[in-house]
Amino acid sequence: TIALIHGAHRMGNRTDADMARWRSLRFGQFIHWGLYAIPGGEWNGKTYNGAAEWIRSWKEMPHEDYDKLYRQFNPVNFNPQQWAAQAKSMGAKYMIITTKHHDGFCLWPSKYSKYTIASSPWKKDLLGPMIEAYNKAGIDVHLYFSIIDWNHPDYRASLKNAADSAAGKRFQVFVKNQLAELLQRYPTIKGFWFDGTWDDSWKNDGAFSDELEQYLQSLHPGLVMGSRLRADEKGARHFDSNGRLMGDYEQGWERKLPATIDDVHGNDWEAVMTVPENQWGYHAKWAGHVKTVNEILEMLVKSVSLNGNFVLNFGPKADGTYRTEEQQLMTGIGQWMKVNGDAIYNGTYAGFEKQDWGYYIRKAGTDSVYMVVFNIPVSGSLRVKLPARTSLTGASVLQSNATLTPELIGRNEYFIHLPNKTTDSPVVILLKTVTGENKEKGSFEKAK
Ligand SMILES: Cc1ccc([C@@H]2N[C@@H](C)[C@@H](O)[C@H]2O)cc1
Repeated sequence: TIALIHGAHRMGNRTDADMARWRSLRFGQFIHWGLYAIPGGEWNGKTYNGAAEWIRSWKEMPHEDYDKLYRQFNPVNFNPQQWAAQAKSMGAKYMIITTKHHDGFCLWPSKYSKYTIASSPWKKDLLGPMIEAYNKAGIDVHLYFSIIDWNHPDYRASLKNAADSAAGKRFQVFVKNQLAELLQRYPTIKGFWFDGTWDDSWKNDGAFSDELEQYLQSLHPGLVMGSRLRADEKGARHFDSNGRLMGDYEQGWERKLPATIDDVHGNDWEAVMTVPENQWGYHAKWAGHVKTVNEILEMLVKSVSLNGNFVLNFGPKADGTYRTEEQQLMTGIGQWMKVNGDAIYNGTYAGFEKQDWGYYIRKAGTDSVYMVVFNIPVSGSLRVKLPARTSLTGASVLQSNATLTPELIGRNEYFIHLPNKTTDSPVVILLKTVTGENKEKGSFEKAK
């Protein structure tokens, strides 16, 4: 291995209570909200085909026009209690809010910048009421913070000369001040979700990102921060130059999921997902495929089955309301989660051989294994192949509690026959198992 000072400081996952809590929550809500919701992907009668929150980089959007938008930001229909209630009914257990996206506009009245909500017609802090409402609803809040800041005069993508280096140093002080300010103002938040850390100016100062992470942990012990913040002293990101994960969980799964358990290398990880193909901030015209409730449920279930968290993104409008499609998704997902959330919360990788009908999820630290069925075979029989020394002592349909009688078809192998071959939403079966050397034979092994 390479001698590193600013590489990973820990082998393996965090085992403390704050990280165990993050791991148990499994399902989060991302919210991208800011000035970009005002144009909503359109400007001067033209439609921007990129991600709405990147419209400032579009050639049809003059920077000075974008930078004046704050004078119109006035979310008169903002209702954080309603946002929190909808998130709760969807079954989200944590929320990540954009405090400041790449454009540099702050949703809180930062004392380190003029480019904040305090300069808008709304004037008032947006983060405080959100955090209070979500915490009251029993939902943890994490803060998205972009290091890239297109508004700040000292931001440099790369440091080419002494003047750049001086500006870069001033910018690092600004970043440190804003993050400390956010922790001081919002002590109940549970973590930072960093973004915009790919430019050379950041990548080439692994020492600063390492010291920053340690500084934030010292201010707020237990803070959860993903792998996107840090670089090591050789410019490696997410994984250091020895291939070890930096930060508390792998944060690279953006709009994509691991295929199998081998893709996550035993690390904690989180996937963040958009509803359309690639829109985080509000875009008036969603082009292309918009994911359905069942598609999103499959991503959530697959993530949990592979020991990860899944975060679904929402992009509220400039007035503070959600678009209809997003409201309908929250309702539809919530209906399934209300009945089947037990299979998601505290869910972990079960260690059973993957079958085509769907995914296994083990309730952390127990012998309860859920089967979440998305693809019912034409036979209606679901194959279950148990690991050696594990046997089945019970099976039931989670929603109805109806008992199932698995058919022993081989050594440690069963068919579970579903009462109905058709369903319009995923079916969850709860398996009770026992594992061990001198275990009692499983209940169904005497069936012969
Ligand atoms: C190339 C690229 C840069 C930044 C992003 C940002 N990360 C997401 C979480 C959004 O904030 C998006 O703007 C996405 C793709």
